Amino acid sequence: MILELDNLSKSYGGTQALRGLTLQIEAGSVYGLLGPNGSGKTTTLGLALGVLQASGGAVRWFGQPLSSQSKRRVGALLETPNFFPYLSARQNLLLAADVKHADPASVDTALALVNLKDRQHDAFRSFSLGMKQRLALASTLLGNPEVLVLDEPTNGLDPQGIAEVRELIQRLAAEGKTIIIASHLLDEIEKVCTHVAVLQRGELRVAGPVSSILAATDRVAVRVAPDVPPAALLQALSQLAWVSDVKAEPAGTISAVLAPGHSPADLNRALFAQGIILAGLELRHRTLEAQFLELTK
Ligand SMILES: Nc1ncnc2c1ncn2[C@@H]1O[C@H](COP(=O)(O)OP(=O)(O)OP(=O)(O)O)[C@@H](O)[C@H]1O
Repeated sequence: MILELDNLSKSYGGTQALRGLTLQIEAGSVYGLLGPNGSGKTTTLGLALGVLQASGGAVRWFGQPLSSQSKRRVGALLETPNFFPYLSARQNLLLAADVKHADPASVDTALALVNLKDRQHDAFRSFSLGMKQRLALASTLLGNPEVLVLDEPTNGLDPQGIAEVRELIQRLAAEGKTIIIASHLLDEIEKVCTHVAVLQRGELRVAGPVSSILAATDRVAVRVAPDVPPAALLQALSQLAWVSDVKAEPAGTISAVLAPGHSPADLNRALFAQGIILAGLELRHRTLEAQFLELTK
């Protein structure tokens, strides 16, 4: 277990920002903290990293309370670092390594990982926003930490910059790093994360593998040929115990939810066995966005 949050709470004066959050993050996962503005994501990361003092609960990194030893195993990007505009990328990272007491040799590894080796001698001020953010990510990689904690890593970037940073996160995850990302971008969480915890007003709404959270709400839409009455299809669907929430839609289409463990192919087979031949079958992958809006409405 990389990180355990146990009944973690935080109040700022009268504002209760986090209410009893319990979460476990396993090695090798890319864990997304997802929630609307003010839901407590940054507070959670601040508490986990010991930047903020909890009002209650416990934080354990690698099974132990946070210590200077465990801090060295975690690279964090909570706010944009202040790089010197006239110094090169390399010089900036060497300074950052010095401040962190990280091995200066890790500067080369970090530059290579974020694909900035070719531009390492250029001044920071000449960088695009995407490159600046990649350099910020490089600074979290100094000392080769096994865990990265990133707060809104693509904030303020254009689509090109977002793609660069996203691709980098995927590459780092493939290298075996555990990555914890706070984001309000559903699309980002869905694309890069293996796990997600949804926060709302400081409370955990749901947590688990992205695939299972999404799969639970996929719908299957089926359509019969014009010469088959839709009522026959409705009747056949109602006889299948693993099919629920059957809804008639326009143009003779009927959609339903399949119980876990049942695939669209199972549905096709079961309907065929009842003499119903489908003219169309479509799996509607429910986006995390739809799921999120439903959870937090
Ligand atoms: N230093 C502070 N003083 C007082 N209230 C605070 C402070 N920091 C955060 N809060 C409040 O705590 C709650 C959670 O804030 P937090 O920044 O953790 O949320 P967030 O999910 O990260 O939001 P955002 O996406 O806007 O950064 C909000 O109601 C916020 O106003």
